Amino acid sequence: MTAIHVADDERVRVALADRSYDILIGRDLLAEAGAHVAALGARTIGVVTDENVAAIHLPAVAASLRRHGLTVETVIVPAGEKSKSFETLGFVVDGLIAARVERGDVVLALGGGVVGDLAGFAAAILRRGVRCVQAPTSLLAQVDSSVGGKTGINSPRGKNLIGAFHQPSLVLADTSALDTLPPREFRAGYAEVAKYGLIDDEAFFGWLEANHAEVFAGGPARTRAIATSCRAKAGVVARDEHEHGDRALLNLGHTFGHALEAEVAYDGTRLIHGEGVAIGMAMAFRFSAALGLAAPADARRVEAHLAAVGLPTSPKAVPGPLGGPEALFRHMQQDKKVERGRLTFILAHGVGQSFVSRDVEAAQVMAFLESELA
Ligand SMILES: NC(=O)c1ccc[n+]([C@@H]2O[C@H](COP(=O)([O-])OP(=O)(O)OC[C@H]3O[C@@H](n4cnc5c(N)ncnc54)[C@H](O)[C@@H]3O)[C@@H](O)[C@H]2O)c1
Ligand SMILES: O=C(O)C(=O)C[C@@H](O)[C@H](O)[C@H](O)COP(=O)(O)O
Ligand SMILES: [Zn+2]
Repeated sequence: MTAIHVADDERVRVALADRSYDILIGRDLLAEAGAHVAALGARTIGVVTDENVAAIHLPAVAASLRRHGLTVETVIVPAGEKSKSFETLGFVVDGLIAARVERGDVVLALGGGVVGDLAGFAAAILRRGVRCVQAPTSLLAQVDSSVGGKTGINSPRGKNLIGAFHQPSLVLADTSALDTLPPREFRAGYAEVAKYGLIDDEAFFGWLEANHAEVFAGGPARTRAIATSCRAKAGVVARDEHEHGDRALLNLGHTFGHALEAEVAYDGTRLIHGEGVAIGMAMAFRFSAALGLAAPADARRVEAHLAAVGLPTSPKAVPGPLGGPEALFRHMQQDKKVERGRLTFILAHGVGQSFVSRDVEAAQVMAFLESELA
């Protein structure tokens, strides 16, 4: 039997009774994926990936799986947010069925959050559910999307409106894969890292303010940021898997951010998810300040840190024409946190003091959006 070696590193447990799983974080995990996946007892592995990741990382993963006696079938989709569509979902599911991926087999999502959400959803519905291993290759996917079981695709009317909760059986976060990630994508993923500090961990946010250059450079600070993020998310998901309460905090910045992504029709050249989240988090803090809930200095602190790493903080930073406040408000009304027609916001009393609010009036939202877009 092959010994399973975890490089430097970190193991975070997501505690969900009989659906508990590990997140392994470390260098070179993709090259030893076969050992980890073989331990799950599948025969065929349906690897779903995108064109960019396939060109760089698929050969090593496929070779490792084959070395451990596994049959490898691959489905490759175009890179980018537009692949979170019914059309691409159909292509993926059909590819997995054609490859005879059975109920006892495993779908391996190799890529960023787009592949993770798409392949995870395909696994949730294929033969009424097969297991999924997430092998996240972007920073965003390593700190957020590969963990917690939210899977799905977009509707032209809004982000992630079609999907299912389907927890992975294992997450393999190979930090060396980030060496090939384009800088814009690394920066965008960093927005979700900062999010965990802003939600409820001011000390982590302060650490990021002091150490962001090391996180961007790689090495132990990067691994620490990823592990801290995964621990934070694992804790929330274990408490509230299906988002009846606390899990909504992970949506900090997303009510505004998702509206912007829908407004640009998921055009990844104008705006990518993490950038939308950065703008949305800055907006959430400015909105909190405008409502008298947070000090304006806290909003300025958030903006200053996001700007320091090169992230946008205003909707006016999105290139090209944007619809007005009414258009953004219409998108926000499709948010999954809407209850009885009322918007839910994640607001903050300060850095690390976020909370869920259902007390905001539509008129206050419209006035704020007008000021943001003026
Ligand atoms: N399910 C969740 O809980 C959750 C959480 C956060 C975000 N998301 C979703 O995740 C998506 C965003 O994910 P993302 O930012 O990873 O985008 P992405 O999947 O589009 O990946 C970003 C880009 O980087 C490329 N790439 C990925 N890894 C690479 C690597 N190692 N080397 C070179 N290129 C690489 C991809 O091909 C793509 O072009 C959005 O759809 C968002 O809604 C989901
Ligand atoms: O895991 C969660 O819960 C999150 O909200 C994490 C977010 O970063 C992520 O973008 C998620 O996909 C958004 O969820 P949604 O329910 O608003 O679509
Ligand atoms: Zn997100």
